[in-house]
Amino acid sequence: MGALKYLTEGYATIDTNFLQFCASHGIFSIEDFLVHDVRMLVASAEQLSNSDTLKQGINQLLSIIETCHQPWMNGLVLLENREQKKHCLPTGCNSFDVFLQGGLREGHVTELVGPSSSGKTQVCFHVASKVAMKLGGVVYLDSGNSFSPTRVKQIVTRISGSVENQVNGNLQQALRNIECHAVFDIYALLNVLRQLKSNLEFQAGYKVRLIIVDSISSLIAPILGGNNAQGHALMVSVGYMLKKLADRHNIAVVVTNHMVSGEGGNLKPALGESWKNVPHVQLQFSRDHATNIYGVYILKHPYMASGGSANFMIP
Ligand SMILES: Nc1ncnc2c1ncn2[C@@H]1O[C@H](COP(=O)(O)OP(=O)(O)OP(=O)(O)O)[C@@H](O)[C@H]1O
Repeated sequence: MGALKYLTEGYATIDTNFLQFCASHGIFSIEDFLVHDVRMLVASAEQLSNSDTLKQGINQLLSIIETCHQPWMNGLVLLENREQKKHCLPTGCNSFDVFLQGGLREGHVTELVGPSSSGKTQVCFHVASKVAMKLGGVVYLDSGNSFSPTRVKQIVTRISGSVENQVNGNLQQALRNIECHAVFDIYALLNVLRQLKSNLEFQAGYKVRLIIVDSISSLIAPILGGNNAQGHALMVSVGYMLKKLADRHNIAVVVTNHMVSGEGGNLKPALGESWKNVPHVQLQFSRDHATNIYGVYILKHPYMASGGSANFMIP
């Protein structure tokens, strides 16, 4: 955190008068503010004619600090949080859901990583269809024109059974609930995520259960490489925004990451070590082309062992 003067542009209540008031108490930065007794500051502001605006400035600073520094939570709170808030969204691929103890967890960023044709997009379609049909809003961020309403129709029709009215109702509900955006570069992605954040915070009744970014690696990989510090910073911003949306709004976020050739020709995730901190869960997909059986292997999970694996079918 830095000098208070840098906050004047973004916050109307942190103006020259407020800076002068702070300076009269030896407060020039957030750090100075933090070591002062807030009650004493408020009492001192109350002696002045512009006490109301000064107190608003103090409240504004407190809320900025709170936003930047989430309170620490003990294990009990975290467990309660996990059990009460973070439900699983089923994908509809049964063995996959059983393996993941219910499906994709709300509040988590889950990364599906795998070579081409390993089932990443198909799993995205399944979970999007299932959630949009029964549970609520889905935001599908499509970087490669892969979103297919026809495929969603197939999946919804299959799940809905044979009663025609029910099929039509479910289909309309599912397609209405899926908001699809084409995003062809990282800047478009950041814009959509900012807009989404603002809608979730300020638009009454706007709720999203699932965000899918297919594929995130095709947006980020081109801006990395060499000493491209700006590319790295953009990647970190995207990761931070996705995690924040997931956590604040209890949304399941799914991103896909393709694979590239690494040392000795072995395949490795296209987004490497520095991206690895972003997803809570990293699942590697494979596919046996002869039998059409898909494989899932845990690369990273907060409470399941890495290396665990299962086979599943995509219906
Ligand atoms: N409508 C469909 N019904 C059944 N299977 C399909 C359908 N469309 C595609 N598939 C199969 O799903 C396989 C997996 O494709 P998918 O698009 O999920 O791969 P991916 O891992 O996302 O690959 P990429 O990284 O190239 O996007 C395809 O090879 C295809 O055989």
